[in-house]
Amino acid sequence: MIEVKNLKKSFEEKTVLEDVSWKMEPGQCNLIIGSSGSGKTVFMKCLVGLFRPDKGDILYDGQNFTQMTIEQKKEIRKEIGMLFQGSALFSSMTVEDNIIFPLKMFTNDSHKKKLERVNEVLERVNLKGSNKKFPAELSGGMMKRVGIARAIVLNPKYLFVDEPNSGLDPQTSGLIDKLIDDITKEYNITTVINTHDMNSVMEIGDNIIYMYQGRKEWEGNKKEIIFSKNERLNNFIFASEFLKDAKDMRMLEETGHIPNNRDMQEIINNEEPLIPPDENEQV
Ligand SMILES: Nc1ncnc2c1ncn2[C@@H]1O[C@H](COP(=O)(O)OP(=O)(O)OP(=O)(O)O)[C@@H](O)[C@H]1O
Repeated sequence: MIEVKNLKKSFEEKTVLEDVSWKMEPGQCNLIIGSSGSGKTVFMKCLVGLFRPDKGDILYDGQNFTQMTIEQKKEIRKEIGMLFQGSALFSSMTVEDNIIFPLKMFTNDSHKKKLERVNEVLERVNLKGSNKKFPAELSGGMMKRVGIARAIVLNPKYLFVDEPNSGLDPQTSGLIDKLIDDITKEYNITTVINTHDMNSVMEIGDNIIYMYQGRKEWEGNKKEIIFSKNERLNNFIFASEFLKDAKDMRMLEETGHIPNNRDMQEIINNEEPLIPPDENEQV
């Protein structure tokens, strides 16, 4: 578990995080959402030690990260897997060399043992046999999966993922989300994901915070978000008519009725026709 208490971070005069507290549970996908500039990245960077907070505590399974020495922080970092935007693979290295890299940095295992581990994680992300391929030979989804394999090769207790679906089509995004969710549950990892993808929110949001101007505005899970009465959150997440309809459909599924009395027939009647009418056609 990672627990954050009253976190504050400023850059000179500008406060970008104010009084943020949150518990991120193991075996769960903990999602950070919010509009551009709301502080999601700065928050994540504070968690992994790339920024030093001005105030507040960050506890990794009860150990206070903010008060640790550099040596102690290094020990925690060994237990952290990271997957950043664009997968950040070394383009001049094969898939195998990319994944073996953290093992070389942090373990003294024999080469044979390291290779066995590489093959294990490659199999877990359904890329068995891709060892000798270079990143340029892979699709965006495959690159993400190599990035996931590398992030979990050291058996992390904590996994940080920044925008896992950027640049991917919706179907591939769904597969990547499912893979991250499965791995999180299988290995009981505390996974923290920074995302703009509303599908991810609805599918894998076990624990979600909505950031607004550097503060935690709302907290809940993928079911609770549908019933939230927080106006800022609703304006953010259900910005389009399509998403409002999707929300109402989900409410109907969950409760059998829609509290705001919107008529489902009205939603269906207002749907755009799949095939636009032919201009010359006589109606
Ligand atoms: N190194 C820095 N120095 C000064 N200001 C910074 C720095 N990093 C971020 N900021 C500011 O902190 C605020 C929050 O930025 P942050 O990158 O966390 O937003 P975000 O929610 O991740 O946005 P996006 O969704 O676009 O990635 C912004 O106003 C940004 O300009």
